[in-house]
Amino acid sequence: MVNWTAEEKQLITGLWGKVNVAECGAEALARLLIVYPWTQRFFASFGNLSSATAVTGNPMVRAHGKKVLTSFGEAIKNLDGIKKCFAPLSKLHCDKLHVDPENFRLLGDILIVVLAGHFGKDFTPECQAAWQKLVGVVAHALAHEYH
Ligand code: HEM
Repeated sequence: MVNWTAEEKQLITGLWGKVNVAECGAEALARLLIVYPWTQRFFASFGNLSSATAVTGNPMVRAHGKKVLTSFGEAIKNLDGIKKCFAPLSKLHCDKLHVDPENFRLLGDILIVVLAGHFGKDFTPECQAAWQKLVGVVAHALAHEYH
């Protein structure tokens, strides 16, 4: 069971209220596909991923990035029950998609970079620490149903 301080909860929900989910989600998934190109093999059905420009402008990448970041919102609404909340998603990524859990950590770190880029000085070290913990808990929860 993860424990969150009132301060951490405030840092997470306070920033989340200002996040443009469509923009940041699209940017995070695009960066994942560009920075770690082997992740592209999971998205073969998404069409043209042949260059950074193609990835960034790909509407399916944008839509899926939004979907992924929206599900972070579910984690934020359920900070004390993330494992349970993500159990079905963990099963999906494991049994059906066969995504190596290491990739969840990579996406989490990418999201941190995206938030830092968007919020600059407002993304304080304390805020980063709380978000770093969140992306770690999410990655752990998504890996939980692996066997
Ligand atoms: C770390 C946080 C992640 C979250 C919160 C997340 C969340 C989601 C969600 C909500 C869906 C849609 C499920 C549905 O349609 O019912 C999904 C699908 C999918 N995810 Fe993830 N995901 C994450 C990481 C990853 C990573 C790192 C990869 C691969 C490198 C990946 C690959 C996929 C694929 C291939 C699909 C199906 C896409 C499609 O064909 O529509 N996910 N994910």
